[in-house]
Amino acid sequence: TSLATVVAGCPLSSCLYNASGPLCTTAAELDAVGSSEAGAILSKSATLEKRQGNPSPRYFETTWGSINSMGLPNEGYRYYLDYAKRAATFNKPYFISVSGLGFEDNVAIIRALSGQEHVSAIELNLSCPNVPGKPQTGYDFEQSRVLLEMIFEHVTTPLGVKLPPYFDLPHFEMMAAVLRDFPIAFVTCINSIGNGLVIDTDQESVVIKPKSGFGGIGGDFIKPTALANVRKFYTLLDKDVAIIGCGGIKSGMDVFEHILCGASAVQVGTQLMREGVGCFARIAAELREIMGGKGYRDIDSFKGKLKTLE
Ligand SMILES: O=C(O)c1[nH]c(=O)[nH]c(=O)c1I
Repeated sequence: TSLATVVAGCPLSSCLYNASGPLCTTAAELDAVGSSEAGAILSKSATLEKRQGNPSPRYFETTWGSINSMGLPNEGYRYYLDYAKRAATFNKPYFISVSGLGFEDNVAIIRALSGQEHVSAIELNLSCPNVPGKPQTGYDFEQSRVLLEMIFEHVTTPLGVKLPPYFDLPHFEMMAAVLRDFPIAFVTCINSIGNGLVIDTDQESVVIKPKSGFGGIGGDFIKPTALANVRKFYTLLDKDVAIIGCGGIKSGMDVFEHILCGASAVQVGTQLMREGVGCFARIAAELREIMGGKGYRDIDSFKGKLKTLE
């Protein structure tokens, strides 16, 4: 069951939902996503136990996007499992993001979530860049394989992975070679670009407290990298693996670009944080307008059909 079957068949807006992270940590925030035009609800990445995360200020908005070093603040996975029955009242898929602090934690959480009613899919986060002292699993191909081997011994619920951005073509091949060996339902590309730096020139200082100001970058500047990652994994993986686009989406045209690259659905992060859950209805309407203008009746008419210059 690829995510496309989980999400497909719903109205167009179902292909647009929230990225894990912004405005999806508490039941109230998840309710707001559920009550909006978002086509699904995705939780904040969950750990075994509740976490406070890094000291504030840990999120900063710029004109072009955002920088964050949240440090995985969340209510603990049981909270998001308990929420599942409430999520079901919104008649849309409910996904739980998992980012255990170690392989054992990831396995324990996924064993507890697997097969649970009203949990439509699990998004295994291989790319949290902000837990001090913890390297991103997604940048260690062998460790990624080891973790996925452990996970797939226990999981029945559709499971996908949230990947960090890759920049070197052999790295795409190496990660695709790992992913091909597992029945993953989807791949979400990309997480924030890790460890950027934003400066306040009046104060001549960084703008977030954790990690000497280093944090994950989201927004306008990461769209070209997000599109490239969506395109690469779309071309490298079987077509029954849905690619979920994330990165730099704030308009219907941005969604159009991600779908042209091969995305079956897209997630909104930084723009959701800026605009609130009203962004889903706006962006979905803009996409419908663009599709109408181009004569496309549905997403499959142009999904993955990005042309190269012959
Ligand atoms: O700092 C965070 O909580 C965080 N921040 C990000 O930008 N991506 C992630 O996957 C996570 I788990």
